[in-house]
Amino acid sequence: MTGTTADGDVLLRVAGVGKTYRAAGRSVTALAGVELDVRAGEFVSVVGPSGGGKTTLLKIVAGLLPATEGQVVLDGRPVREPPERLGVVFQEYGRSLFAWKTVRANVELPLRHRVSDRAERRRLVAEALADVGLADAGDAYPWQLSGGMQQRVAIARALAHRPRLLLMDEPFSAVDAQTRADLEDLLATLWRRYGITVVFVTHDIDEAVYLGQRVVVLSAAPARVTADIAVDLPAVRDQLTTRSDPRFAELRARVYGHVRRPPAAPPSAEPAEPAQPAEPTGTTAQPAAPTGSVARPESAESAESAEPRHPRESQTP
Ligand SMILES: Nc1ncnc2c1ncn2[C@@H]1O[C@H](COP(=O)(O)OP(=O)(O)OP(=O)(O)O)[C@@H](O)[C@H]1O
Repeated sequence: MTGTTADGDVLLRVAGVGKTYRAAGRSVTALAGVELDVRAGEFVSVVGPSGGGKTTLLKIVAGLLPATEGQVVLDGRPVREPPERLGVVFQEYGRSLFAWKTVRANVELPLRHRVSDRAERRRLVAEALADVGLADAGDAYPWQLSGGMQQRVAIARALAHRPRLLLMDEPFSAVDAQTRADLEDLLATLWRRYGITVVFVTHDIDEAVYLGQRVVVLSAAPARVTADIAVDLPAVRDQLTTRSDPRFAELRARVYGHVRRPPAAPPSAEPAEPAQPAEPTGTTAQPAAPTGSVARPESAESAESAEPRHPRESQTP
């Protein structure tokens, strides 16, 4: 069952999720009251300062880590373990692929307990490898491939069982710029082709805007959502045209302005100023605050959400 709101079908609901790590008499609160709804078929980018809790959030959504408060609901069911129709791609492709298994065997692995028919499994693997441009690489071993090709294998593996939700944690941050651009475009194509829902964590604000339909900004730890910005760029994007669109520059400046905000006063303090776009001096999310700071509940959030979602779509041609 999929929950329905005025905004459409909500596939993923993150409701008041908090996480405190406790070990050896020390505790670290990574997340505090994270609220996030993702509609079926959406592509949502998540940015925030380093150490802010993005990976923690993805692990909780993936059912790999329990929340200490709140809950995650996927397709109407509370997530308590890795859900069936979930794909995950992490940054460290080198560690996520088995070096002693062929590319084909790596992609087939998660299908083994899902698809009993061997011929069907083979078909799905071949299709997934073709989708990522590696139709001829099935017999190779991961260590024989470039970093970008290995990450394509990881994407093929995550998509082979046709997940409803794909979680990606800085998947392209370890490859060179040209490979990264190619992988971004590959992902955008596959997202459109298969109508998957994607939650994409990145440090790179340009990448977040280029790929996302929304960019969600998390504060420094303990993280909460401080802005949710609709990306009203044309649906089909390309590296040159989109990145030179003045609207792209405005959006990245706006996201950057939220990421670099200093830690806020506690919620009982004066209401915060409405979001002001800041001049970008770089496009990588850097630590904005010492950990342990209290994030502002944010008038920025309401300021952003008050804007029309897709202004261009409502314009008369
Ligand atoms: N297993 C753990 N035990 C204790 N503390 C942890 C653990 N994992 C993460 N943390 C802490 O939780 C906070 C959030 O970490 P997390 O890795 O989720 O942030 P992040 O935003 O993904 O960071 P980065 O952008 O650098 O990858 C950090 O202070 C981190 O040190």
